[in-house]
Amino acid sequence: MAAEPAVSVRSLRKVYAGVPAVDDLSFDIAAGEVVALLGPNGAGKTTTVEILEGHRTRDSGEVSVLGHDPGRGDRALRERIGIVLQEAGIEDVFSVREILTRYRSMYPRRRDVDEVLEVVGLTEKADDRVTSLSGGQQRRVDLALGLIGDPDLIFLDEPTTGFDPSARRQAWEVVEGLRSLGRTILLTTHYLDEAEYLADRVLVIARGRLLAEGTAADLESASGLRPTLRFRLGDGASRPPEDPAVIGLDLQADQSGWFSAPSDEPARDLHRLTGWALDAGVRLEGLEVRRPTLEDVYLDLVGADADPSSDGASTPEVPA
Ligand SMILES: Nc1ncnc2c1ncn2[C@@H]1O[C@H](COP(=O)(O)OP(=O)(O)OP(=O)(O)O)[C@@H](O)[C@H]1O
Repeated sequence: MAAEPAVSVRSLRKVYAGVPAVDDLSFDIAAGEVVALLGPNGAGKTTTVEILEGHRTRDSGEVSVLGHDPGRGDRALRERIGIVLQEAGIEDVFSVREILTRYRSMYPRRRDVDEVLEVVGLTEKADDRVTSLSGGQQRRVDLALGLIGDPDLIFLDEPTTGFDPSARRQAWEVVEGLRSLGRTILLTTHYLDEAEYLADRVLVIARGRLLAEGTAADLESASGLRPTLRFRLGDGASRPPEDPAVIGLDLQADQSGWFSAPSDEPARDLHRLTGWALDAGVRLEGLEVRRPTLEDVYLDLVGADADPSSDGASTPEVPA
């Protein structure tokens, strides 16, 4: 028998002033899974997550979180979930260690303060006031607060916004560590590389509805987006292969001298292209096969949803 999902959402709906923020949304998250909830500003991510956390009511639909209905406000559920908010609003008189110790006392199951400090890379800052920390360091405190009660299910709301690149990588390692401990994680992020790196599965929502779900690879193959071959001509050569039909590529040139072509069979097309270049005595610079990234797939999905006639030229930050 399949294990009960950690999170189950069926036909969830939430309406504000007659406008649905979440509209007939259904999905499951298996125990131990890391899932990223993606969508443009105003898509309904926060509304959905806060309903799962028990911080907002729903208008209709069924929601089960670790076997509880979050709408009932069960303490037993609150103790098993960890919430990492964008802005936790921590009182400014406390040091990092003090605030962690205070939060820790609220949970029946607890992680060691020094261990959590180590995990989030704040050991050196343990005795500093939270307000004296940089923005990125304060986000690490938020992360630490989400872990201190040793939760089974962790909600991470844009966990690395404001982090420098190395802090982001450290935060990713923290999430990987939680995954290896079997924790279930629901993550919202606008960084598509973060979702691709961390999540087993992504859910893409827009205007409160589910546009797509699956692994990054599933979404990529369902998107119909094709890999692209890309190169420049070396030795000052600026002319494309004389006869594109010979190598069977639909080559396009951009203003910086890059040539690109979609390719359904990159190995074959690379062979043809490099064969042509060797025969013609032309060097191919920066030659690469670029597979569509999760970001490409996301922009395609969200762009198509925003405007059915568009070709996907949208951005993640456009309000829905
Ligand atoms: N308390 C509220 N009262 C009225 N409307 C709300 C409220 N909260 C959210 N909304 C509306 O519901 C929609 C979804 O908002 P939500 O905050 O869930 O989006 P989001 O996907 O989290 O966006 P972002 O990426 O910008 O954080 C938006 O149109 C928003 O204006």
